[in-house]
Amino acid sequence: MPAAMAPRIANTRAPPDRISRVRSESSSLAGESDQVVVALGTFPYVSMRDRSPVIVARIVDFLSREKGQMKKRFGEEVVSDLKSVAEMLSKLRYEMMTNKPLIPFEVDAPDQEMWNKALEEEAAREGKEPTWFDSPWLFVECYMYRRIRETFDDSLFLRQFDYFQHQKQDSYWNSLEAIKGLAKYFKTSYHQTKQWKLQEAKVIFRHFIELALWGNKCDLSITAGQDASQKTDLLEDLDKSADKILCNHFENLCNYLTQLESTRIDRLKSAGLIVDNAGFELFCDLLLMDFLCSSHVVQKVHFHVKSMPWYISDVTTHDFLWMVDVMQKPECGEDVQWMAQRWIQYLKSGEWTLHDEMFWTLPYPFSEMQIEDPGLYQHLAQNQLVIAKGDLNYRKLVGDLEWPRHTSFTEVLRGFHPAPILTLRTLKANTVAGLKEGLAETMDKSGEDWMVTGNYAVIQFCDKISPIGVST
Ligand SMILES: O=P(O)(O)OC[C@H]1O[C@](O)(CO)[C@@H](O)[C@@H]1O
Ligand SMILES: [Mn+2]
Repeated sequence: MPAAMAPRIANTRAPPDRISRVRSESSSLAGESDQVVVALGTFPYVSMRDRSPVIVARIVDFLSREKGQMKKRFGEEVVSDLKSVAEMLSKLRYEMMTNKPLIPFEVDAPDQEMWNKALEEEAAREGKEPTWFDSPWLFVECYMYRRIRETFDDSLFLRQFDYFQHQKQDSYWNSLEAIKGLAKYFKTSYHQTKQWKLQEAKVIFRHFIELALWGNKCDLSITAGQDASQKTDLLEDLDKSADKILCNHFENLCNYLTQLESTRIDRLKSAGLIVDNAGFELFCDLLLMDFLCSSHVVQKVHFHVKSMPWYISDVTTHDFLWMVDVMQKPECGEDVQWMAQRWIQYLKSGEWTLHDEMFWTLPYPFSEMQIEDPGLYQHLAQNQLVIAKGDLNYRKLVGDLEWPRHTSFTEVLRGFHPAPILTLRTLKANTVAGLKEGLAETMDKSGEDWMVTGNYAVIQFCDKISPIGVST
């Protein structure tokens, strides 16, 4: 694409027409000469201004509330860790709110070098030091979550501590009734059908795809960590939500998978799932992957999870194993327990494996994976299907660029084709591609904030790669 037509990247800058409305405000954190940015503006800007400091402040509050519990768990010495983490978090919040430069990482960690390299590259690209409110949104957000982690990396007792874990676990328990309903649906249809074949079980497959899709509505970062559990029976709502799927490649996906089902290859067929959120969404994702395994479309699933607490609700290895474990509890009911047994078996047999590569918590779009982590790219390329769940993964797929919204999904991937790619994403950020010409403009006229509320979604599929993983 010629440079003049290149899409812009979502940036945290206050939009020019609003800049005059930015005013200085005194704050308990800001000194006399510091500016606290309070203008109205674009979605990335407003999200950084309003949500991000709240996320950091909530961790500080949580730690102070939990001090007693922490002392019981780690002993009296944890108090000095808590104090220094809280101080560093407050400093981080201050840097953010006063638009300071993004400073390098100081604490030794496996990804420290990569992150500092990314900061240097960003500075070189822009020709100036990146700051909180004048940088690509994707970069700054990822940087924030990594900086939060760094405040714990330096501690004695809290290095492994997951400050979002309680929220993720609550989101499972608060969605339990909906989870029970879906487990019952899976079990009943499984027993009725005896053996699932994709074409014959297409309606059931569509349900599991759409459940995994709408399960993505329930993430916690969109509410800065407030309850985002699933209360209603999502199955009942699926048909009503059909017209909210603005681009739906389900039929293309089905055609490809039906062909895959009958293709013989000389190794086990596998799918990679780039996982997003814990709790209800993860439960729906596992139903979908179980369906694909039970219907013999694939024999293996590689789950790619985060190696650190990320965007509040993102799944870590611990969250994954925790959920499968608690599902065995009597209060989860026999259908959920039945699902747990299946999933434990998949994990034990190695049909399901968990991977937590560093790349997922770096700020790079997926088009840069081949350069930044060629090993991971090769690993994904072993699969016959790669599924990217959720909004953040979508933003990384499309480079967080403001594409003309009818640009084809294949084009916006900009060469990221390790295997056929499916994305299931509810829209929570101002970027989308692959819409029918004119649809985005019609939606704009509705007056609804349709790109950022999670009320609309896309199911997009690109099968540029043949079933055996070779480019066609
Ligand atoms: O969990 P998901 O679907 O990736 O959503 C996270 C999204 O929420 C936000 O934090 C706020 O919209 C986005 O930055 C991010 O894309
Ligand atoms: Mn998420």
